[in-house]
Amino acid sequence: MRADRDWTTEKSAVRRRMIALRSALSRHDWELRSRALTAKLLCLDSVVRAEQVMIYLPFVARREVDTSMFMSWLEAEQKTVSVPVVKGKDLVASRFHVGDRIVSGCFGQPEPAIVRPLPVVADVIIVPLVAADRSGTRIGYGAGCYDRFFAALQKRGFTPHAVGICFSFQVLDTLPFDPWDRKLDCIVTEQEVISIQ
Ligand SMILES: Nc1nc2c(c(=O)[nH]1)N(C=O)[C@@H](CNc1ccc(C(=O)N[C@@H](CCC(=O)O)C(=O)O)cc1)CN2
Ligand SMILES: Nc1ncnc2c1ncn2[C@@H]1O[C@H](COP(=O)(O)OP(=O)(O)OP(=O)(O)O)[C@@H](O)[C@H]1O
Repeated sequence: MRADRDWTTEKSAVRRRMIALRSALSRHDWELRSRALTAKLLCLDSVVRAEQVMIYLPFVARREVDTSMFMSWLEAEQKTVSVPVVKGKDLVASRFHVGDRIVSGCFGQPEPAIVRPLPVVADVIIVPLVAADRSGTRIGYGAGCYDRFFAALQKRGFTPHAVGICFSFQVLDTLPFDPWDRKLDCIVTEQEVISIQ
């Protein structure tokens, strides 16, 4: 799709609608869906093979997919786990262990209290999202953090597998695509795994 000025407005409208829908999930529904999604996520070939995985700490009030069960599994599998920390306009991958103290970051996002940047970047990055489409286009909260992060990694020669996780109602038919958007390689929901070639 072509970039178009109206798309900024369309992106914001989709963002608002999806955040509202997701935030309205009951705690019970959120837990059930997150559990079903986790079961699919830990069977992915790329995840099973990965030595390092970057994952996010969820905004629970916004009902982002709960990643805590997945993190425990990663630790049990002795994989190296990192989480994003916002530094200025950029993201840093910080080593994380289940139980580490968590504080609120600049946008209110959960972040580890102690930042331990990882020199080597993950083989797999589990990406939070507000909406996605079946071609792998993704919309986040609009700060461009992940797009910039992937662009910076690519410059350094890293092309980690980007796995978007979200609930099934967040997968839409087509989303506007901007030139800086990094397509996801795969999307996992509580209902299906969508591989993008
Ligand atoms: N759990 C989680 N952690 C994450 C992200 C995420 O999407 N989810 N990020 C993904 O990049 C990064 C944080 N980036 C974020 C960017 C904007 C907003 C946000 O809430 N923005 C406001 C509006 C903008 C503003 O206040 O300036 C909003 O949506 O209400 C949150 C996180 C890194 N950590
Ligand atoms: N590689 C990049 N280099 C410089 N600026 C970028 C890059 N990627 C995105 N941006 C900037 O970030 C802003 C937000 O982008 P976009 O609306 O696609 O965010 P998003 O994908 O919803 O957010 P996020 O990636 O944080 O979840 C855009 O105005 C864009 O100019």
